Amino acid sequence: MTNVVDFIRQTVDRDHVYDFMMPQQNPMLEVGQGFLLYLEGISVSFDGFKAINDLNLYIKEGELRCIIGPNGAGKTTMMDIITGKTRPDTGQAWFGQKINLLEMDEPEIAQAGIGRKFQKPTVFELQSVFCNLELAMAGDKGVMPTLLARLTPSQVDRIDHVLQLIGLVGQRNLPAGALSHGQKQWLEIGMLLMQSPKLLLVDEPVAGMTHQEMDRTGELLTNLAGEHTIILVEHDMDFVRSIASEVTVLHQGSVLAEGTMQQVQSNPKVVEVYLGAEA
Ligand SMILES: Nc1ncnc2c1ncn2[C@@H]1O[C@H](COP(=O)(O)OP(=O)(O)OP(=O)(O)O)[C@@H](O)[C@H]1O
Repeated sequence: MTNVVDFIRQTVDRDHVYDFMMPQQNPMLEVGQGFLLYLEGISVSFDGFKAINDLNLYIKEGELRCIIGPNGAGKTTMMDIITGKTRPDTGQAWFGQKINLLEMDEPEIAQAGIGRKFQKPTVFELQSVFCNLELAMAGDKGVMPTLLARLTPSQVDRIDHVLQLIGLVGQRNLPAGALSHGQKQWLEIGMLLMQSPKLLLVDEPVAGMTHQEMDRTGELLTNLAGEHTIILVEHDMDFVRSIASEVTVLHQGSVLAEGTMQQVQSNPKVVEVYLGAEA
């Protein structure tokens, strides 16, 4: 595949610059003084079992919010509702003040500026790190049109900027398959960034990482917060502590507690249902 792509790139005129290669900010996204994400009274049942039960969650622009909770608390289901994969039975879900997430399907929600990173990295192993970012910049416009399109200097700068953010400048031309597990996770975060999402949903990024990789992931996420808003679902409490951000504890589909890690880990209800001996 790599050879074919290289051959096509060398033989085809890549002078055409396609507009679709530049991500656009959704003009509907108005945050004002309010919340970037507003979930209220959300409930969803599966076969009579309430996986999400009258959930309220308010996320401010630029926040890095950690969502913790025991297995089955509803963390994944909550993310599925935000991204349009699961439709709730009741409640409201707004992105900014004007975008009603419950009236949109998954591609529309992604297009509106919500990116999701699943636990397992899914990068194009045979393509270079640079090429993975290039493909991600074009979204779902197709591999071939993207590879045949010529990059403008500002697009190359954007990719180089993301390479710096994710700490993979030295691996720019390596096939993604040659990266370590942690590096693949950073590349996938970089691929999300190429779409310029306002809100990033990140699911357990540090599972399987070395301590050093975990530290760098913490730095990456804290650096991204501010310009981006991040919701991080995480089971690793040491990692959550190291990030020192606002924490929401989910239990039985509802918010059990919110606050700093120090506040929630001294909350007796949280200790009882989740942290237990670990706190
Ligand atoms: N499609 C589905 N059909 C039936 N039950 C479901 C479905 N999706 C989730 N559930 C149930 O809803 C509850 C919440 O699941 P969810 O995966 O959201 O929890 P979680 O907090 O992400 O758990 P974990 O930390 O183990 O990933 C669980 O009891 C789960 O079995």
